[in-house]
Amino acid sequence: MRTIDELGDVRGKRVLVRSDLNVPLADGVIGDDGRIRASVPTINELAEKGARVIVCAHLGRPKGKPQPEFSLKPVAARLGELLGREVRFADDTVGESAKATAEALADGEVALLENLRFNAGETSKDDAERGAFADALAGLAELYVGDGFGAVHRKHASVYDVPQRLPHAAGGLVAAEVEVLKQLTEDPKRPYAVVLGGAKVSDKLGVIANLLGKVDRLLIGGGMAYTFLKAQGHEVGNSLLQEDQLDQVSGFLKEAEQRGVELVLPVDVLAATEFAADAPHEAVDATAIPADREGLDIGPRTRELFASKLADAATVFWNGPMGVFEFDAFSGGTRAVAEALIAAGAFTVVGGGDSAAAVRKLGLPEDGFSHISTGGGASLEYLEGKTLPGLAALED
Ligand SMILES: Nc1ncnc2c1ncn2[C@@H]1O[C@H](COP(=O)(O)OP(=O)(O)OP(=O)(O)O)[C@@H](O)[C@H]1O
Ligand SMILES: O=C(O)[C@H](O)COP(=O)(O)O
Repeated sequence: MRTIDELGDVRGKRVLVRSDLNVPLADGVIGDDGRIRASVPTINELAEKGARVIVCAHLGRPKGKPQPEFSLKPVAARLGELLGREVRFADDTVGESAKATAEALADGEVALLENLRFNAGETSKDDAERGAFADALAGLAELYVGDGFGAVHRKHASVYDVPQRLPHAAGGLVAAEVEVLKQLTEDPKRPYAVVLGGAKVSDKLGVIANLLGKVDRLLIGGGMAYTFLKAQGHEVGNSLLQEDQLDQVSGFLKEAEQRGVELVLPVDVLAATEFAADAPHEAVDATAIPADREGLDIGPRTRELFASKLADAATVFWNGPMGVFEFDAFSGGTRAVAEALIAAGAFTVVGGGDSAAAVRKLGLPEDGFSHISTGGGASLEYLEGKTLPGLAALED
């Protein structure tokens, strides 16, 4: 992938930068600005080189038409604060406002376009519809920089089609993320452990299938652990369960054994009476979850077990919280895993929007990890060994 330096002199040129500014937002208030902060260096680098920077990004899934609650306007304000320079906001994507804003930019100035997903062409599966939107976006600029790592797994107009229409380069964030993920896939130092959690097994089936051939230890916690416990024949009460994945998960259990991969499941869980922040709960054996209870976090013995499996690891990738960390009473397992990673002194990579947000919410030091990825789905699909459209387009 070409670097920004290889684009030549950018002074006076209009550069379209695709960032991932998809942050949690409620009533106009940004919950976690990690992705905005991660996007700042590339935008600043271009502005300092005298480029006229047009940033574009998506927020949420507004389904192809403007929806005020998904406006990027609050993000423009935060981006401006973090950049320490004014960010002009265009209130459409390729319409009159976008064109006028792009034309009015002086050297070193920055603008942000409205949410790309307000236009159906951005996410369309129809090549012609996506292409038409990409033509219009590309028409705003002379150069393209792909820096939205969190969205590179999407075959969307701004990610995949625009770089085929403009001279392009990878921004520093995309380059750094790929460098780290390469270290995980090409020749990881061993023992190599992966910790998976979060809610949906189905999202992570592909990555588990691929990792079984590569890792020494696979630790499974969070909501997805219950489908594994059930596949082993245990009752899981009202815990999260993906019945339709049981066969595949049973297959993983067998395959792990055949390959000599240590697959580590919770030995105890915090079983609660209901899904609520103040739900009464107690630690119970993972093999004896009462029928009327649901597991909302890994228990104390599991925390110790997981920490012991991570203590001597040389490489660790972690995706997905160990429990419902949004509720304080069920955040202890996630904290314990994060602290074990910080203590391990290994090459540690955190991937996944929720895991990264959990690290910050729990007040843990971000520099305690080797890398915190801005990509959830993107980092998982990279580890699955899939071709990511947004990276392939930059390589051309
Ligand atoms: N035992 C559990 N029961 C129910 N929900 C759980 C449990 N453990 C974790 N969760 C929930 O899983 C959610 C995160 O799952 P997800 O798979 O989306 O994680 P992620 O991969 O880190 O994030 P992202 O998909 O945003 O990148 C959290 O909201 C958390 O509350
Ligand atoms: O949050 C993410 O993982 C990225 O911003 C991509 O968003 P999406 O899953 O809505 O495409």
